[in-house]
Amino acid sequence: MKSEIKNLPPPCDSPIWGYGPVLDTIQKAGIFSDSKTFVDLKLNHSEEKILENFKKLPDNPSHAVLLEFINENFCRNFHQEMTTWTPDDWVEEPEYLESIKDEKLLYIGRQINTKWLELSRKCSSELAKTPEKFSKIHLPYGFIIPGGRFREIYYWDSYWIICGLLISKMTATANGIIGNLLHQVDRFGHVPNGTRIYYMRRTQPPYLIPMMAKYIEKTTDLKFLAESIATMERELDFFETHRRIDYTWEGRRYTVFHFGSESSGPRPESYKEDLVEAQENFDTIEEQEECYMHKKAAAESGWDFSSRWYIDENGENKGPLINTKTCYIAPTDLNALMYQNYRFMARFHRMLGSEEKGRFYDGKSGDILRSLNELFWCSQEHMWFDIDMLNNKRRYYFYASNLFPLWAEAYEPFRAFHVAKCAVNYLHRSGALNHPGGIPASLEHTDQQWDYSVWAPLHHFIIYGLKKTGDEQAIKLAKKITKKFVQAILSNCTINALSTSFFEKYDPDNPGRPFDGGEYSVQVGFGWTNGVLVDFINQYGDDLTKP
Ligand SMILES: OC[C@H]1O[C@H](O[C@H]2O[C@H](CO)[C@@H](O)[C@H](O)[C@H]2O)[C@H](O)[C@@H](O)[C@@H]1O
Repeated sequence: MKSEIKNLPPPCDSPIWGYGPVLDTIQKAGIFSDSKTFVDLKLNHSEEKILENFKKLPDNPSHAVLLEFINENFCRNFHQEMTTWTPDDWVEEPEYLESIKDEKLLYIGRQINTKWLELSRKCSSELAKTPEKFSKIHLPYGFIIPGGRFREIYYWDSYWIICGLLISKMTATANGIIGNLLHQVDRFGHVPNGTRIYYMRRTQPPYLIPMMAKYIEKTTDLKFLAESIATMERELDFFETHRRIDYTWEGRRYTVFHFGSESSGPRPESYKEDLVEAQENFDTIEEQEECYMHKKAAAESGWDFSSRWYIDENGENKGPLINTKTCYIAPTDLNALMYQNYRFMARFHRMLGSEEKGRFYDGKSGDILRSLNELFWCSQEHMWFDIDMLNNKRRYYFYASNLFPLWAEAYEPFRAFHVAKCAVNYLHRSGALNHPGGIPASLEHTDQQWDYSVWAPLHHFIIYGLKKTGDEQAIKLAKKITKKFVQAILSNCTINALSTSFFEKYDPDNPGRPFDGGEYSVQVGFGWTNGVLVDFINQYGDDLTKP
């Protein structure tokens, strides 16, 4: 399998935020320590006027000249695009905390509840009236942002945020977030990576349908389901048209999904980083474009960046970062997620009275289950693994995502106890459980943020995946892993401190400490960590702090 670099469009159609001399010059000059700062600014004039003003600058403008240009043509006040907002359904003390006796657990539960307010946003009327002045995509309903530098909705983050909101009885807020995602599918045909136009030509793992499933489980709102079903099908069409391939393994053909991106050029929000790396390492434009494409595909996977996407000259997962070859890897988690999406769609259609459509989606889930059973599952190692489609081999490295099919229940029911035993065994023998701060994304030390780092969403699917098997040993282990993860976070919280920080990711060897690695500094907030903690407190209560 070899990817084709065709004449692709830029990451978005804006000559300021997607491509062109303004973006190129300002980002290359490194005016802002975080490249994302520039592409999040508001325009003071029309795009045409700004391009005209730029033409008037001298050749090779100095930092001072560029700063003056930015001050004249852009606005740094982020509050113009969004306003803070108090969701109507927010309550001071959510019901799920009523049974909590442990002082520290109660304290962090309350802290998180306050964080929902701090992270709540609505698009401003100015953004609605003059969308062409902002990189922010206008959304009809209020939403929750992850926090820190992430001041917009991120697609897959929203799943874990919604898990927390539904437990916090913020059902209307959850409905609004799902409504915003559906709105984007109606407008663009898919959900962009995040609600900024520079994220337009890539998406993130497709969690819209599981979000709907969570919401329906809580509310039985069949009217909302009926109104949304065609849009959810449209999202599946996007993945089937742009991310599905037929792949032959040992003479048999399989349907597989992979991550990708249909654009040329560096990521606008990390322009300098991508450009410097590509130009320093590759001579031809084609090779540089290929490098950008795999990096954008890694961003689409949500695992940006990680040795999970590295393929070196020996077909191993060794770096450096330029070995990122995401599009050539068939990921276990994406394929299991698509399986689950088809299963949910079959169920939704039956709930709405269409047996025929139910059967149609049963057929599709059956195809992916075959790929998961025969291609991704290794019967010697007793585990699922990603597939390197360039070298036609399984990637036998520990990645937390190997366990994802458990959460997606991507196995026949009669195999539940077997896969449970295999998973428990795998977690023990891999060494993944040997870290006081939690299970790392991988055991590789690359200094990328999705290697050797502890993430709440990964814990969430591992724990629920183990529990869903119904196997006693797996259920016990799930509880043990949850306790370790929550206790690590608690160990870094002081009761009655003015405010507690919840991080985007954690250090596996220093319980409760943020993980320091990757392209940007660790962020505080933090949407998915909060959502997962609420879910775990609700699930296990005071048992979480018992030794
Ligand atoms: O700016 C660099 C990258 O930042 C984002 O990725 C990380 O944060 C997201 C929000 O929490 C999260 O969804 C993702 O898994 C993280 O790796 C962004 O999504 C990337 O596209 C961007 O290049």
